[in-house]
Amino acid sequence: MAYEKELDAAKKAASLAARLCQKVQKALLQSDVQSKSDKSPVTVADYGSQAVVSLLLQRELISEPFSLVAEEDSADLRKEGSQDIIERITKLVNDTLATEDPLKPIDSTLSTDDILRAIDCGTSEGGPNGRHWVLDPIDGTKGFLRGDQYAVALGLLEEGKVVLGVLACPNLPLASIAGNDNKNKNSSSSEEKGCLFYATIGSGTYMQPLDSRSEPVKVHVSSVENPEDASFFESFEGAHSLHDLSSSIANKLGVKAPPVRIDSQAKYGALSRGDGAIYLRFPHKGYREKIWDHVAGAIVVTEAGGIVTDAGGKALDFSKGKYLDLDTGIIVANEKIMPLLLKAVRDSIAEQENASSL
Ligand SMILES: Nc1ncnc2c1ncn2[C@@H]1O[C@H](COP(=O)(O)OS(=O)(=O)O)[C@@H](OP(=O)(O)O)[C@H]1O
Ligand SMILES: [Mg+2]
Ligand SMILES: [Mg+2]
Ligand SMILES: [Mg+2]
Repeated sequence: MAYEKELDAAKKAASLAARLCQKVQKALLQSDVQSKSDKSPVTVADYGSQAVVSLLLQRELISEPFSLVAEEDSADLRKEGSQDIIERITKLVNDTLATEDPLKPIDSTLSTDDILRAIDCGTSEGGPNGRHWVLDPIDGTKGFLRGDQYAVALGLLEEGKVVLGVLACPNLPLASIAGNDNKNKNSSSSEEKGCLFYATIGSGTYMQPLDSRSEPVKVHVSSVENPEDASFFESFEGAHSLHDLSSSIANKLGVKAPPVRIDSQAKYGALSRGDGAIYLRFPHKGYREKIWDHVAGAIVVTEAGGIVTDAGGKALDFSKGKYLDLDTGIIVANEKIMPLLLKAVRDSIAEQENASSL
């Protein structure tokens, strides 16, 4: 299978990073949370997760040139007064790496400088040439802080195209979370949580329990054809997506079920196994989408048979650097529903524009 070595490394890195996040989420202290310059939250777990993935990938793929486009950097951690937090991150990362193979500690203990350097390996700009890993160390930090959904999202771009994606979703139940448009899947009890989704180009999408208790299963997006029977996902946070617009689109489609609002790319994971059939994301005007919020999710859904486009039906272009070159929104559905969805999106946006020009 193509990208086998890379997939093994990515699964290991995302699972280990998820372990670090789970540990922090269990014992989250207010002092672990900081505010970034754009006012969004960041925690010791975001930094720790980024360091773990960066270190693991470099160690597992030692013979390859390494380029990582990731959300966090160490600028705030290098400011005065951050020593405590850096030390806490360093301990978290060392403890997490030591659990990977307790009999074979990977390196000698890493210093605070090693950790800052590992975080800063993620400052690549991406682009259309060569290979770039793309990482959101915690996607859905607000969900993480609420004790809700979040994901460690890791993808690989090759010549500007997504070729691999892994989504570790520690709080996502193994059983369906929504109307279950595909009445299939696993018989796990609803209390069991922690899913690892992964896909490589041309090979389909698989899901397995995050703790590898059982074998991976191949997953497929919902096969629902009538939007009336579909349910749709959107951001939990109203500040991240226009809930009024998605409600108008859902009405036009005749969707009966209420929206399923969950944080992070866990939405893409849930869609890939048919928990719902549609994802609608319409950021407020002026927001620029980052590639790390969609790379892993996009391949997980497309390899499961779904379609991911901007609101005008154009494929997402991940080759432009850190940002996605779009300002209309992102929509996901299966092949049957997509044409109807595109029309409903067009009509709803036109209505909204007419209303605001009156
Ligand atoms: N204003 C605004 N508009 C749109 N999107 C934003 C905005 N602010 C942040 N973000 C990004 O949203 C990421 C969280 O994913 P979701 O929006 O899907 O989840 S949520 O339900 O809204 O929490 C979140 O990812 P993380 O920062 O990794 O948590 C952000 O990249
Ligand atoms: Mg963030
Ligand atoms: Mg994110
Ligand atoms: Mg993040």
